[in-house]
Amino acid sequence: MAEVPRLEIRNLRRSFDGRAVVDGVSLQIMPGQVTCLLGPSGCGKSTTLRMIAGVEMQDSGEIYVDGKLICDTVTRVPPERREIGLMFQDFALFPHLSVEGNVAYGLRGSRAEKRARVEEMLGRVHMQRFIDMYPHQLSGGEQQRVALARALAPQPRIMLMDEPFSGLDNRLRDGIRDETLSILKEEDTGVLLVTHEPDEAMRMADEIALMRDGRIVQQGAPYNVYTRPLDRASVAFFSDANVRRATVQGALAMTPFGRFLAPGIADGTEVDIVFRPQHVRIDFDRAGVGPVPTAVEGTAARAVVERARFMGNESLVEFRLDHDGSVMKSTVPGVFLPQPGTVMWLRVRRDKCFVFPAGMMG
Ligand SMILES: Nc1ncnc2c1ncn2[C@@H]1O[C@H](COP(=O)(O)OP(=O)(O)OP(=O)(O)O)[C@@H](O)[C@H]1O
Repeated sequence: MAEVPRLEIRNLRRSFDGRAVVDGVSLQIMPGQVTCLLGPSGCGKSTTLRMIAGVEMQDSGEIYVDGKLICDTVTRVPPERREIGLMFQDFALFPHLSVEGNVAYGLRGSRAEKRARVEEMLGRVHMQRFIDMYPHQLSGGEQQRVALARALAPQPRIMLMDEPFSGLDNRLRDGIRDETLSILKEEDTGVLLVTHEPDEAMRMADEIALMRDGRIVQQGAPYNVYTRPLDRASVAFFSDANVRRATVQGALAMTPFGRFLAPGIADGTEVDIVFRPQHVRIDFDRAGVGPVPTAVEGTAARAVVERARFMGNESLVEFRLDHDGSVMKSTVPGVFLPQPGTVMWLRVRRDKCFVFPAGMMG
C-alpha cells in the first residue's frame, strides 16, 4: 500500500483586500521528510504555514493530516487538536512558567513521565541546567532553544517552522539545526520549514518548494532546484549571477565568450545567458594571447580586474570586459587576490550556464 503523506495541502488560497497572497498552493510531505518553503519576503510563505496551523483560515482548499481531512471551508479541526507542532520566530514562552513548565505544557502522562521527557528534550537542545529558571532569566537564543524543546516534546506528527533558527548566532545555529533535524527524522515527523535563506533550505531540506507571488513555481530535491533553475530570477535567488544579453541567429547566441546554443528559440529573439560566478574560468594573459577556444568553454574574453575580495572560503573577483565594459563576477576557492588592472581571460562553462528568453524574471 502506498504510504500516506503526513501532510497534504490541496489548492490553498487566501486573499487579503482582493489580492491573492496564497494562490493555489498544493504539496505533500511524507513521514520523516523535511520540505522547505523557500521564497523572497512577502511571497506568502508564512500565510501558508498559518493556514496549516489553523491560526489563519483559507478562502478555499483542503488540508489533510495522515490522510484525514482537518480543514476545508466546512470542516475545521481547531489548532490545538491538529497534532501539529509550531516553532515560529515570535512564538514566545509562557513567562509565568519555568523552563520545565514550558516544556511540559501539552505533555500527557504521570509527573515522572513528563519530567523524564522534559529532561530528555532539554538535554537535546543543551538546556538541561536551565530547567528551574524562568524565561526572563534566559537570553533570546536560550529561549528559542527552550521553545524548540517545547515544540518537539509532544511528538507532533507535523512540525511547522517559520525561520526558527534566525535568532541564534552562527556557531550555535548549525548544531541546534542538525540536532533538531535528527530528532524530527527519528520521530518520523513531517516538517514544513519556511525560510527566505537558500543556504538554510539547502542545508535542511529533502525537498525545496520555491515560492513566488503566492505560488509554488518549482519543487524538487535541492540539487535539482539549484542546477535546473526555472528562470533568471531562480538562479539569482540562490546565488550571484552573471547575465549576458544576446540575440539568437540560427539557434545560436553570439557573445564575447563565443557562441551559445539556443535550441528552439526563434531568430531575432533576445536571450539572457545566465551563469554563476563559480563557473567562470580565469586564465592568465600570456603576451596578449588568450587560451585556445574549446567546445566546453567556448572563446575566452579579455577582461581587466576591477577589484578582488577575500570572502573566507573563496575569493570574489570582479572584472570589466574589454568588449563592452560590463562587469563579470567570478569566485575562486581559497585566496586569489589579483591586483586591480591585471589583464586576464574569462571563459564560461557551457554545461553550467542557462539560456532564458530575455526579461523572463518570473
Ligand atoms: N492579515 C493580513 N492582512 C493583510 N495583508 C496581509 C495579512 N497577512 C499577510 N498579509 C500580506 O500578505 C503578503 C504575504 O505575507 P506572508 O507573511 O505570508 O509572506 P512571507 O513570504 O512569509 O514573508 P516574510 O518572509 O517576510 O515573512 C504580504 O504582502 C503581507 O503584507
